[in-house]
Parts: sequence; C-alpha cells; structure tokens
Amino acid sequence: MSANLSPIRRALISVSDKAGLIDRARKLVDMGVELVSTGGTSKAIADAGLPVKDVSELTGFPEMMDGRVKTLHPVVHGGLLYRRDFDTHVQAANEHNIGAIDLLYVNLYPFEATVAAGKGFEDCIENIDIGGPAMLRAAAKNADFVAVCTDGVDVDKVITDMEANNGATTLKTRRALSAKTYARTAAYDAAISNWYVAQIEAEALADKEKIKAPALRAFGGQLKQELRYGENPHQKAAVYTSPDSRPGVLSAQQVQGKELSFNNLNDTNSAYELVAEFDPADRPAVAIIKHANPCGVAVGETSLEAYKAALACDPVSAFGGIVALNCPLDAPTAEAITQVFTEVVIAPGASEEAIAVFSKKKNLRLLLTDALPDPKAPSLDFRSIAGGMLVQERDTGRIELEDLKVVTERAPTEQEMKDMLFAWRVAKHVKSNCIVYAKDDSTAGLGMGLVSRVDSARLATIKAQDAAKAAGWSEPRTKGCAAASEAFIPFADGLLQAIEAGATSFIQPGGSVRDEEVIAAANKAGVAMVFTGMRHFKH
Ligand SMILES: NC(=O)c1ncn([C@@H]2O[C@H](COP(=O)(O)O)[C@@H](O)[C@H]2O)c1NC=O
Repeated sequence: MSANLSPIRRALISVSDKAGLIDRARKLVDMGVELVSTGGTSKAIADAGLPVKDVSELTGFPEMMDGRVKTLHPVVHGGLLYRRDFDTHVQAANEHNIGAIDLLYVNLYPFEATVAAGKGFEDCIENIDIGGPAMLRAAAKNADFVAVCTDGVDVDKVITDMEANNGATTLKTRRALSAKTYARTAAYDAAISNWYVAQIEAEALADKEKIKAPALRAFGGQLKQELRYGENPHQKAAVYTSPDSRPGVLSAQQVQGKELSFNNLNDTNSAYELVAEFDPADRPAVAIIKHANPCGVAVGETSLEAYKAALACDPVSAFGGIVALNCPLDAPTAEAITQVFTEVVIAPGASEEAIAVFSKKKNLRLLLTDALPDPKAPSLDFRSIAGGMLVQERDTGRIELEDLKVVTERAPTEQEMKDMLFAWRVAKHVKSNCIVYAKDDSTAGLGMGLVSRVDSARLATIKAQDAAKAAGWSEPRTKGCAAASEAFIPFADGLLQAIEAGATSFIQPGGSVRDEEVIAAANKAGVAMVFTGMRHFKH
C-alpha cells in the first residue's frame, strides 16, 4: 500500500442533519468499518440495525450539560490527532488507551438555519456547535492519516476512494477534504460572529449608543455554482451563498432557461431589489434592467400595463434585458415579454399559463421566489478594493410622502407629489450621477452613471426624445414630468436642463451650499421642488 494511502478502520459519526445517514453508515459497515457515534446519531444507526458504539463508552463520561459536552475528551481528540508515524504519539496513544479514529463525519448544529428562522437569542446560542467544529479542526489537521467529512457528499467521495483503494483513502482526497473543512468551520464562525455583532448593534441602537465597527470581520460563503466566467470570458468566477436569508436571485427556483451568468446574476439582483421598492399590495410594478441600471420602470393596474409602460421608456435598451415583477407573472404579461428578446425574468411566482407561455422560449431564464426582498430589512453590502474590503449597511433608507419638505413658492400638486416619489424610488437604484424623469407611474427618461449631473439630465432628455420617436408620440413624456436627482444638485444647471425637458417638479436631497440659488431658479420657472433630506448615492 502506498504511503499516501490511509486505511479506514474506525469512523466517528456525529450529525445533526441525519438525512442519508443510514445508507452511508451501512456502506461503511459493509466495508468493515467500526462506527462510533454521539447520542442521537448512535440511536439512529442502532435503530437501523447496524452495529455502533456510543462515544460515552470511549470517553467514560455521559453526554452532559444539554449536549454541550459530548466529544470534548482526549480519547476522541487524541484518536483524531495522533500521528501514526511518530513513536512518541503512538506510545502516548497506547499508554492512555486511545484508539485511532480514521474517518470523521460531522455536520454541525444548524446555527445558520436557526438564525434564518428568526429564533430568539437563547435558541441561537444553544445552536452554536462546539464539539463538532473542535473535532473537525482536529481531524483536518491530521490529513496525513484522517479523512474528514462535513457533509454527505464528502462521505460519498470517501466511500468511492475506499472502493478504489481496498478500504483506504488517498492523501489527495484527504487534503481536499481538510481544506473544505477549514472553510466550513470558518464560515460557521463567521455566521456566529456576524449574528453576534448584529445583536450588539441592535442593543446599542435601542440604548441610543454609537455603533462601532467590529475590530475583526469574518465572512463565509457556500459555493452555489462555478460560473462559466466572470464579468468577461477571461475572468474565472463562482457564486457563493451567505447565511443572509434575503430572498432574491440566489434563493430563486430556476424554472427554465440556460445557466445564469455572472452578469445575469448581478443584473437580476439589481432588478429585483428595485421592483421590491413597490408594494405589490398597492399595484403591480415592473422593472427592466440592463447592466444593473433600469431602462424602464412602471406601476400599472395590471402587470401587463406596467410592463408595456416600462418598455415604452426605452424599447431599444430593453433588448437583452432583465425583467423583474413585484407580483406573480401572468400569461398576458408573459406573452408580451416573449415579443422582446429578454435574458431573465424574475417574479414572486407565476401562473401555470405563464409558465406554459415561456416554455416555448427555451433559452429564456425564468426565476421564481417565495417572497420579495424587503427594502427595509437590514443587511450588509461588501465591495472589494485593493488591500481590503469596504463594508456598509445596505441602503435601507426610504422616504415617504410625509418626509418631503416643500422648498419652493409653488407647492407640488398631488399628482406631482406622486410622480416625484415614484421617480425617487427608482433613483435609489440608478448608478450615480443620475436623473430620473417620471410621469403617471412610469419612468419617462433615465440618465445614469455619468460624471456630471447635468450630463445625466441631458441623457435622460435624449432618451425620452428617442422613446417618443420610437412610439410616434407628438412629444416626449417629459412634458409635465417630475425629475429626481439621487444627490443634491450643486448648481442650477441640472435643474435648468430638466426644466427645458419639460419637468414641472423636482425632488432632491437638498443640502448644497447653493441651495438658495437652485431654489431661486425653480421659483423663477414656477417649478415645485421638494427636499428629501436623504441621499441615495450608488457608485
Ligand atoms: N459538545 C460536544 O462535545 C459535541 N460533540 C458533537 N456535537 C454535535 O452534536 C451533533 C450530533 O448530536 P446527536 O448525535 O446527539 O444528534 C453534531 O452536530 C455534532 O457536531 C457536540 N455538540 C455541541 O457542541
């Protein structure tokens, strides 16, 4: 037998999630492996009629303190950690009656799922596994001799290896399993640490104390899928899920269509976050996204009406876009979407008829979720920069009608107020600098991602003119529209451009040193302006 092969004679199995346990345990027993297990696992294996030794027989201690202490014993950790090729280690093992454990299979207490289920503090604490990670880390350190498994897929790999190697595993397999194990325990601890930070921050907030950034931040993720490539074909990429239970593109069920690409995932995420700003209990909303920016957003009496209005804003850019709905997809909307080349559609559900309509377009990806993401739910936003990572709270800021402060001589009409708030909701999701023109529950022109705000206003104007031409309208929909700027306008020029396009109301955060100048320009043109007092930069 090669030096790289290590036979498996004894396995310790301790699993919270017992799915698939018995089949795997049986295969190991059939290959002559002796099983040792903790309470619940041992009972499940014994109940299936398989031979198993309880770990307390090894340790000489019962499981105690509500399971907080089961496997934390030198006979377990020694069995996992001793080097079989060091005389002193072998001697110590013999002296203290420590038998080798060659295979460890542990899946941990479901801490992440407990948090996701919204359980209370004590429940979450009790679901922090101590003995499991301790054993996993010990076994992973001794990869020269021990195979370590954190899930059933790992056990299957080990069994395949054993079948090919006369009951032994290869060093290559064991090292790969060790690398995976340390990522698992790191991700587990990251989830615990981040949950703890969130608890502390909530308490600080309640006590009106300053929230301090934690001195150390841990991040963990579970590979969901290797992607064909990244933003460009020469970039390798993969997508990982994090314990954050926010519904969206990663929790969605893909009903049909090709594999999602890196850009699809990113753009679909943007689309769904945007459309979720609109309460489905109010009316259906549809957003069409290209390159993570909207090219049309609308609310309608039906989702078909909303889709048509969103499409009318920029039908050229909608080609190859992502469509997001805040309500289940119905057949008439599905029919309309199939008339335009669309990459992805995401919605909180779909009717059978709508699914049947899409089935004729095999490449169109349809993603369905159980719920919309909550725009107000707190979570974190990460961005990598050279040498580190920027971490911020997700932008949960939300302005309601009563938050708006009228700063001009003319107060907005009720319709202008509605249009401004609609434009503001969209502007939050448009790359800065942005200007959004909106009228009658739909965008009329969008200017995004430009280095000058006045240029964004110009672009939005041109887009509105192009849309009018494409639709054969006598004038662009910017006549009498509301304009939104996601950050304050530093000079009157951006406002004047919007007024030239036909805007009669303007919404912006305010707070520029030249606010007075800008307000005076609005007054001169008879434009109504409101301040939100909140900015939505998106870089
Ligand atoms: N305390 C310990 O010594 C300990 N040793 C193993 N566990 C965990 O106990 C669970 C299995 O328990 P049971 O076999 O009783 O269903 C596994 O998720 C394992 O990771 C422990 N539990 C918590 O730390």
